[in-house]
Amino acid sequence: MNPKQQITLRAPDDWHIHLRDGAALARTVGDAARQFRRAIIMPNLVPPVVNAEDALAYKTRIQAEVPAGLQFTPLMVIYLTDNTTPEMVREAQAAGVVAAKLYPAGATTNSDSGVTDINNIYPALEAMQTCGMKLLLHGEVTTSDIDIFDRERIFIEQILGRVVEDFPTLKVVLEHITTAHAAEFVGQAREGVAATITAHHLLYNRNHMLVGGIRPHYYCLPILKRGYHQNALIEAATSGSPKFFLGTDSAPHAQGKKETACGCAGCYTAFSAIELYAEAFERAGKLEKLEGFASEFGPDFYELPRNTDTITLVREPWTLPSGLQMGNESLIPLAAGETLNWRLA
Ligand SMILES: NC(=O)N[C@@H](CC(=O)O)C(=O)O
Ligand SMILES: [Zn+2]
Ligand SMILES: [Zn+2]
Repeated sequence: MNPKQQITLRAPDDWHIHLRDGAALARTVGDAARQFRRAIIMPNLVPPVVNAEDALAYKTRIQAEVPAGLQFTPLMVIYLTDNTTPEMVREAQAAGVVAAKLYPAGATTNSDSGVTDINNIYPALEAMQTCGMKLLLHGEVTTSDIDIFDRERIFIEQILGRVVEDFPTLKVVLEHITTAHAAEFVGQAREGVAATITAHHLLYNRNHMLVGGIRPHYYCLPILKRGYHQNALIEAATSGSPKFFLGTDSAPHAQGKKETACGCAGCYTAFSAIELYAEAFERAGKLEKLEGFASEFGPDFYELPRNTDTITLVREPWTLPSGLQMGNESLIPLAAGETLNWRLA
């Protein structure tokens, strides 16, 4: 039987993306808006987006960069710090902010202002639970004695389990999961606990990053794990469970900040996101599960309407550019120069 030549999906959304600010926005917003109708915008700017006012101002800067003729709605998030008050949460919620993000201090790019002890945000979490604001987590512990490959598992054991129990009706998304432990935890957690999965964690494992030379463009946090974990993520994403949905974690770092002695963490996937996911789902023989993951389970979790228009992917092999322009810097997309089977029509 011939493989499918084209697939039509309900239009997808991205439930975790980094757009940055200033000159980067023309690139990042344009790419995101060509791929998705809505996106959850990460607040890890420098300084971070910590309250309603910051979020609304940032939203306006993003909207100004949406290319003419495209529909794109940024869904805003505030960044939790040790000083986030219940009042700030309520104000943000009233201003249309949909979620607050927990970055353990020091866990990842631009997390210096993050939370130093989960107990510091218990009053904020209480307010979030009451007003229905979602909690998004970068789920890694940061203590220096914990191995980088174990940081997600230990975070789940030490912190996430407790938060999910202490706030039984708080809606929680464990972002960009990378391990079998995370997939299992979320799969069997109470209602209202979900996870996003990136395209790169479905397509790659740590061998891709480290065998035959070190490839900085595959370096992101949480770091790629072994193939066993990659397989568990593929299993979760293609299972049809509404607890797992699309979040690219696309994060632009200029070429010079990646290809250097101490390179930044983050992969730029916004340019070809849905095509990368289609590749991963096809390899798993589960293309028919892509629509739920990309276009249905996310809005359902966030209690937003599903998009009503569609996109079409055609089987038309194409080669990703070797580089992109971001302001006056060069940006290397993930899988630069590689060929993808599916192309967004
Ligand atoms: N994923 C990454 O490696 N980097 C993200 C931050 C994050 O999501 O942890 C970034 O902002 O660059
Ligand atoms: Zn993160
Ligand atoms: Zn991220």
